[in-house]
Amino acid sequence: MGKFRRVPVGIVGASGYGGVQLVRLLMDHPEVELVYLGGENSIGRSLGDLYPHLAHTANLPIEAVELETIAHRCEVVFLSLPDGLAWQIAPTLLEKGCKVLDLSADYRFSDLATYTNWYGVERSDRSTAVTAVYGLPELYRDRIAEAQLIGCPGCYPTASLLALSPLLKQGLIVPETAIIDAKSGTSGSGRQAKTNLLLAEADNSIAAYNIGRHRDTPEIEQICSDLAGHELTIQFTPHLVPMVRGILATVYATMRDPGLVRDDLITIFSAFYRNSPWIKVCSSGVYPQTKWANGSNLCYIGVEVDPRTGRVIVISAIDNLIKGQAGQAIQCLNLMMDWDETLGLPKLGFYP
Ligand SMILES: NC(=O)C1=CN([C@@H]2O[C@H](COP(=O)(O)OP(=O)(O)OC[C@H]3O[C@@H](n4cnc5c(N)ncnc54)[C@H](OP(=O)(O)O)[C@@H]3O)[C@@H](O)[C@H]2O)C=CC1
Ligand SMILES: CC(=O)N[C@@H](CCC(=O)OP(=O)(O)O)C(=O)O
Repeated sequence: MGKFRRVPVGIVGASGYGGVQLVRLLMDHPEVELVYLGGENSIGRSLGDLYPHLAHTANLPIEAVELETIAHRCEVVFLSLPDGLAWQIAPTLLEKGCKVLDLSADYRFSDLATYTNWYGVERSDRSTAVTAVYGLPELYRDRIAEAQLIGCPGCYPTASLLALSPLLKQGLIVPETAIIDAKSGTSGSGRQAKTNLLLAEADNSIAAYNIGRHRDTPEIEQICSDLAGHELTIQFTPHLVPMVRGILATVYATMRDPGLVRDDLITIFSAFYRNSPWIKVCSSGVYPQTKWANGSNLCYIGVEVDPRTGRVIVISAIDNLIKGQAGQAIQCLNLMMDWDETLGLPKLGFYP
């Protein structure tokens, strides 16, 4: 009888929101075993100490980030760290034979000058960065399957790009007219204490922020330019809304052919995503809500046309911590390991 072996996996940044989603999801994944959790301020504490609801089931200790130890124990390493740290760690882990999935922005850019402009960090890992693949499986499935290093997309870029991609790829819109209006729950900002995330500040209020200068803008523009075949600038406005999880992105663009109707576009979107198990294109006249996606790896997409303005309006809803972060990273791992793309991932959340 063959001996079943689970793939040993580690998480650096396990104490944060991304890390704890990964723990939760990987514990249920049939092909992997969690063997290392790393952090900084939480070194020496157990996961159950940081998250008491996990104490009975995943009570591993948080250890120091010792690359030799990590590579010795793990075949796969998830990096769930603030921007600017992964590039100092990933090259060594890769050299030592690990597959690396980075949840930060460090490996999302094909041009490091763009990263340096927006994130203010000079890099010395160019030879590693060029090997990274952007981890949006619905667009780059084949490349992800061959990669050793994945730059997992941001949560806003995931929701925005899944709404825009069919329109750009099929040449259905005037690309320069695209506007993304996106709303996020507060968990998008991570577990660090911040004044604007206090209940008294964030509750009963909605506000836009970083208009015209949010750091996810160049990431969205990079992929949109790739799809359109020429350099694009995109208007992107994020909002903080008083909920814990979820992103709703509403995308507007002028159609090249004003004669297209809603059902034409739904047919096109459904065809574009026909082999994408995590995308659900809504029926005619149905617009998604974040509550539908919360707790699952699904992205729901609704499509509408306004014949008065000649614009298409696409609404996408995801869980920022699952399809927008940890779930998508595991979806990429499934592809890298030649496992089913849906393996170990939550197919439905709880409702309401
Ligand atoms: N939250 C979201 O919705 C999304 C976040 N992302 C990205 O994912 C990454 C993680 O985000 P999130 O989980 O929200 O962040 P959190 O702030 O919740 O967690 C950050 C983690 O990084 C660890 N860390 C910080 N500095 C170091 C260091 N020097 N060495 C080792 N560990 C360190 C912290 O460990 P300790 O507590 O031990 O110091 C903590 O575990 C970020 O790059 C973010 O932009 C991407 C998509 C969505
Ligand atoms: C609500 C909130 O603060 N959201 C975060 C989301 C961005 C994020 O997590 O960055 P990536 O998605 O690029 O990784 C922010 O705007 O900074």
